[in-house]
Amino acid sequence: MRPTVYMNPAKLEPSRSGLEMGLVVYRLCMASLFAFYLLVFHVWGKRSIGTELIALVALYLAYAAVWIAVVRLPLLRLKTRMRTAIFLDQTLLAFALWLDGELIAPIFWAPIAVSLGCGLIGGTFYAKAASAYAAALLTIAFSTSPFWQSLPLIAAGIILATVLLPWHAALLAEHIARGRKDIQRRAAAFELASKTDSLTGVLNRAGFLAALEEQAEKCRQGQAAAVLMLLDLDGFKAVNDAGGHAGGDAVLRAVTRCLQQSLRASDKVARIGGDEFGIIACNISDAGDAEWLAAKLLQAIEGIRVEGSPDVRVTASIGIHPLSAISLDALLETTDRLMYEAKRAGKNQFRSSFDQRVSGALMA
Ligand SMILES: Nc1nc2c(ncn2[C@@H]2O[C@H](COP(=O)(O)OP(=O)(O)OP(=O)(O)O)[C@@H](O)[C@H]2O)c(=O)[nH]1
Repeated sequence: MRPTVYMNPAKLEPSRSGLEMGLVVYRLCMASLFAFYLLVFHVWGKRSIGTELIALVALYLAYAAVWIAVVRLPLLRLKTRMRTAIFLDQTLLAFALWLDGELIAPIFWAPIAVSLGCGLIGGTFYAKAASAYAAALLTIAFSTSPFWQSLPLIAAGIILATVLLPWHAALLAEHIARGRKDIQRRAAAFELASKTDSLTGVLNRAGFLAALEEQAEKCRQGQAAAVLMLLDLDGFKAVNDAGGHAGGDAVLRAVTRCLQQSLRASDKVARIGGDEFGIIACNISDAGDAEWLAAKLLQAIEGIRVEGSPDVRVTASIGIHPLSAISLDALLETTDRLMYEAKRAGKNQFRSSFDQRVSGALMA
């Protein structure tokens, strides 16, 4: 199904009720102005106005006034309101043009305005439907009215304008909407690429910092507890030297897969530097759980076997810090320091700031 395109290029989601109410008031104002025009014409123009036309204008004014309540309450569903308004507007206008072409000719553009208004409120479908309906009615009205029969080219021009202008506006609006969608899609793809590590497919540093900020905010609001882990591979330079850069890349990808498989889907994994990974482990609030998870990760990484390089062994050092009220910079700095403490203490271990406890041993 094709998406509805609104004929308002300035806004993605225009306030339909606001637009509809605006057009309802506009209809009432125009109808009142037209009634005044007839009065002026009658008094100064010394031209008699037929009772049918007076009745028709009174009917239109009543409809315009009642429609304010219909829209404000609202008494009908939008679809029904749209269809009823199109029917009443276009029928009454075409009838008026048929009844007294000479008097009504100055507002030959009113059916076009109705179609454009329908497009603004309900989308291009309604603009096209309203203009097609108006053109059909005008064709009947003009071909059966002596006044319009005497002006066949003008009548044909009015009918053409009634169809072509709203359709042209609808096509333009659809074109603009397609262009805007395309720009939004590209912007989303660009944003995703700017936050993704091309080697491993997980978040990069920028993406990780954004995710960390978001999670820290949730923690501040007491919605969730989480811990930050910074994990750096031990002696990765030697892995690179032995297996070449491509071999090193394969290890980085294997570590990423291993971390993803060891963590929950709600947790976040990122490669935030050459051989450094960031992890946000959610729903962890005590030292025991955090340290159990860190030990599990160390064990999983130790078990990694890289295809084509069976001798390669990988270990890592981890710093752990709960996401607390401290600033992100301080959080990252402290966790990084803990990770380097683990390295200095002999690698393949973690250090946690929960209670400044040091773990030098892997989970048994
Ligand atoms: N294959 C590969 N290697 C990388 C990439 N980015 C950084 N490196 C390498 O990763 C290594 C990181 O080394 P360091 O973390 O400084 O040191 P280390 O050998 O891991 O030693 P410790 O961290 O002290 O345990 C360097 O040799 C970098 O050249 C990458 O995208 N792919």
